[in-house]
Amino acid sequence: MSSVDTTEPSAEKRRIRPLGTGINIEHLSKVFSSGAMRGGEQVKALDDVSLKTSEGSFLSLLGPSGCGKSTILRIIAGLETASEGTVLMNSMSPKDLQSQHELGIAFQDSALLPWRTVESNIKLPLQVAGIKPDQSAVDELIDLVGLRGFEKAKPATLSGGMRQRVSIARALVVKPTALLLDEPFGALDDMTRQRLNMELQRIWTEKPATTLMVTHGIAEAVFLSDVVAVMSPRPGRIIELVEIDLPRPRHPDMLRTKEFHAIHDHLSGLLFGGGAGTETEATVEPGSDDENTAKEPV
Ligand SMILES: Nc1ncnc2c1ncn2[C@@H]1O[C@H](COP(=O)(O)OP(=O)(O)OP(=O)(O)O)[C@@H](O)[C@H]1O
Repeated sequence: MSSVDTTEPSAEKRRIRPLGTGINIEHLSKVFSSGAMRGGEQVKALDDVSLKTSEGSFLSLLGPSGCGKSTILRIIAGLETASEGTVLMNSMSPKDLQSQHELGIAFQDSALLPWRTVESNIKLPLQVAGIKPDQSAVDELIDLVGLRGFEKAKPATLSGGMRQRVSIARALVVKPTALLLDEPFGALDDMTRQRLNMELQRIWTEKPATTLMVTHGIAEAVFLSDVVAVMSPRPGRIIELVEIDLPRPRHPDMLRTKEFHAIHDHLSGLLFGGGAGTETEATVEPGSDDENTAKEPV
């Protein structure tokens, strides 16, 4: 485990591409203005966030509820605009990522089209992009996310976990070079979540898309990531970038090693106090998602 200098390029152990070739966020701020109905109130969600990773690396954003994690993701996805600063992923703007079909996105809410079958939902991004679906690639994805036999099922007949697996497959169908995951496994049971984390790691290792994942799970973030960015309470800033230098591929056994526990403890300290992130302590409410992250399995 080591902290990453956010500004100076450095050769990473596993990936030699320089910082900034993957995610490249510079001085990003976001102010939301509520409507005149509420007196034109302003909410500063992000304040001068800068963050760089190398192309093909996996970064997780961890932070208290409301610190702006999803806002960063939504700006990269082109769903929100920055108030100040710039955002690039693989040297592409949000607009270029979309127009060149380089982006895969999965949200916690699977947002499937209810009238389409599993297979048809997975194919949707290809159809929207005007790309002829490769049936064997779609079949492979269906196997990968464990939905063989449910290809013709409609979302309403699936469990929440199964719907989420469709959503992951749909994010991957364009073979994205940039992947945005917003708590993709947050609603899943622990067993499924662990299995999908293993599968995600395998897919990502085979074709390492530059990835940004928003999560409340410390263990999940450590297990999957090259770098974990810990954020302060609103307005969100980066408290620390923690490099996860555990060897790959990672196995569930690793969760019991002292190296894993050391990183987990460090991140818990940043989030819940007792470390550099003491200021976050007051914002973590008992029983909240954030408090529960320390006990959450991968
Ligand atoms: N469209 C919007 N209009 C006004 N305020 C917004 C809007 N979207 C987000 N916010 C506010 O910006 C802040 C950051 O929200 P965001 O969803 O990015 O946080 P988060 O860290 O992802 O939270 P959580 O972990 O609970 O999902 C919050 O205070 C939120 O209320």
